[in-house]
Amino acid sequence: MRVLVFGAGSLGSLLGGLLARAHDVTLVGRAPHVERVRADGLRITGECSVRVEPAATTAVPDERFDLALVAVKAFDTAAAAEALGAADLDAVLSVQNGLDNERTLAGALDAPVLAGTCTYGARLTEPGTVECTGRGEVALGPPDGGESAVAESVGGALGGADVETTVAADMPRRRWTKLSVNAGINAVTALARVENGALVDGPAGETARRAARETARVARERGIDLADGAAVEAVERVAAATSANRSSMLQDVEAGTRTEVDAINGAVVERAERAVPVNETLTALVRGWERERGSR
Ligand SMILES: NC(=O)c1ccc[n+]([C@@H]2O[C@H](COP(=O)([O-])OP(=O)(O)OC[C@H]3O[C@@H](n4cnc5c(N)ncnc54)[C@H](O)[C@@H]3O)[C@@H](O)[C@H]2O)c1
Ligand SMILES: CC(C)(CO)[C@@H](O)C(=O)[O-]
Repeated sequence: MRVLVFGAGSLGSLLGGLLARAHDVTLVGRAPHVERVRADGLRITGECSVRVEPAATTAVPDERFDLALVAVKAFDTAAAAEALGAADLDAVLSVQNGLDNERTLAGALDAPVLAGTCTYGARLTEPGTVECTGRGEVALGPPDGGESAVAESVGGALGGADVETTVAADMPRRRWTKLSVNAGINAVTALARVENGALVDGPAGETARRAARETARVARERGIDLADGAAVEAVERVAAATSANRSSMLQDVEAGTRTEVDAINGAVVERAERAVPVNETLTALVRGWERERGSR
């Protein structure tokens, strides 16, 4: 299978590197990472240790690919969709956090777009090297649910490269469950400057649970069967399982870079039929920080 990975940063390099064990992979990213991969190959360290030699470039090749895997931050998805128009794609899979990525990609590209949730942890430690900070799984399927031959084919390709993969017919529920987790964990840990584990039994945990409950309520308003208890259980389970992690949003805040709050808590606020005060507050506070930092 010919795979194009658009957004060869942390997660894109990890998944692209794992896929390169079994497929013809081209990473699209930025210098100096791309230059190092071209010169010395890509090293994966941590929970998965391997060295591979995928192709790497800074621009989408005008070629045909069986799959484009999209792994840019949510705020770069529109630009990614435009850039991917240069290639001839049979399928697109987003493994990003946030709720709007698939719709943005589908609006710009003719290929079928699959939704994906990813619980692998990845961190680019230096150009040419990505650390797998935690094994997880990729769940993928049609964004609106159901089964599809494309999902089965893409799932088979990922599984064939020993990427833990689930082809799922319930991606709407999975996406909203992941959104509940991110709405609960990311902004709270970023603003409190704490690792995920601080939410397990610390005072900030109740804010995380409230944000998750609000998210589940909005999901139900939109016909998704997601109970408050299930959303809270997911936040608590993930916070415990990733207790030593600094969430991606905390890492963004510590780096002084733009966060994905618009696609996470902002997406909940945008879709809510009734007030979601915790998500509204978290969104406003993170946006306020971004504005003062000049990162939005
Ligand atoms: N890192 C993880 O452990 C992890 C886990 C689950 C989900 N995610 C999600 O995956 C997505 C990516 O996260 P990440 O941590 O890999 O972010 P990242 O910033 O490390 O990687 C994104 C990469 O895309 C590149 N990029 C953006 N626009 C580009 C363009 N036009 N051309 C070329 N390169 C471009 C950036 O330079 C960057 O290197 C996010 O939505 C994140 O929430 C990440
Ligand atoms: C699950 C998660 C919150 C763990 O840190 C991750 O999606 C993140 O950091 O964005």
